[in-house]
Amino acid sequence: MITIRHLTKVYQTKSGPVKGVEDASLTIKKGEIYGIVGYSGAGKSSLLRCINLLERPTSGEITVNGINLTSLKSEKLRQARLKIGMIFQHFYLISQKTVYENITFALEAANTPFKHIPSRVEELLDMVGLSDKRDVYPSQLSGGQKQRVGIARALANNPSVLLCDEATSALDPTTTRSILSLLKKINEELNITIVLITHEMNVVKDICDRMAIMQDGKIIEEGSVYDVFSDPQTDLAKEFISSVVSYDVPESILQKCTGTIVKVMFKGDVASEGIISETLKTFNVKGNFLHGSIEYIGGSPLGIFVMELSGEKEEINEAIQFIEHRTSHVEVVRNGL
Ligand SMILES: Nc1ncnc2c1ncn2[C@@H]1O[C@H](COP(=O)(O)OP(=O)(O)OP(=O)(O)O)[C@@H](O)[C@H]1O
Repeated sequence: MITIRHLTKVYQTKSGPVKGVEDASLTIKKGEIYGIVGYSGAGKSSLLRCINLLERPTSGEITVNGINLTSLKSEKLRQARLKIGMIFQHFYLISQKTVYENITFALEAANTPFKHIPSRVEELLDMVGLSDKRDVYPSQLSGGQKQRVGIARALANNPSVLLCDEATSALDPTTTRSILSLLKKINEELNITIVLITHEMNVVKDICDRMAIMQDGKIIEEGSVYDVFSDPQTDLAKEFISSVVSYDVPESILQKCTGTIVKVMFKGDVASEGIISETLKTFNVKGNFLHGSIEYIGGSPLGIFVMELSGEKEEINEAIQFIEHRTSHVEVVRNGL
């Protein structure tokens, strides 16, 4: 478990102090994949780098697996850091060393007995699917393969936490998916807690359990990925989510309609078609589907349908209440003309 309490990071620069993180508090549970999103400069990297004290917080406390890292010095801090692996957007492999040697380097740095190194490297290469590349140099690898080496190196010393700093931002969509699957596999098979920062909501949607949104150094929204996606509280969360889940009805569609326009959200395994057809049978209203989408977030469906309801006002209101009762989320986008 990772606990961040009232973390503030201020950089001292020639032109004065710059705030990277301001009073951030978070609890990340053991074994979960936690995503931190925000625009450039929001403070994501600063926060992530404070978790392993790559950046020392100006104030606040970081506890990883019960150890207060902020209170540790030199050797004890070094030992604790070995249990926190990290991967980066630009991989940071040593170009003069082969894949095998890059991974060996991490084991040597942790004073692993020499006799244990070859078998451990082979095990790591197998885990990341690069056994056939053991003797090649980083320049001979694709971006995705380089990140696999980065992952193997980060896992070398059996960490309990893996920090991912924009780990897929330099990769194409297909390679991104394969790296995300590998991270998910590592999380599930090795029970490693993963904290990742990204500006891509699809990454969060595909593999994270919970998430935080940062703005101006502060955490402005936090919760399960499903809850944030289905019920965003802040304008920024709505903006990020709109890149994945469409909440808006195109104006061109609205202009053609004269009935009452409603947006219905179906969360989880609610039988959306059943509810709509039951509504249309029960009330004397006509329903016209304008727009619909179902996204799977963390494996659970989130459906959004926009409908035009036509008929007597009273009947429409009752139909809306009927749907509201069964879905708990109906929004009247526009009343009938
Ligand atoms: N080493 C540093 N020295 C001075 N200021 C810094 C340093 N690192 C970050 N900052 C500042 O702290 C703020 C937060 O930056 P940070 O890199 O943490 O944000 P971010 O959300 O990770 O952005 P990006 O996605 O662009 O990396 C910014 O104003 C940035 O300029």
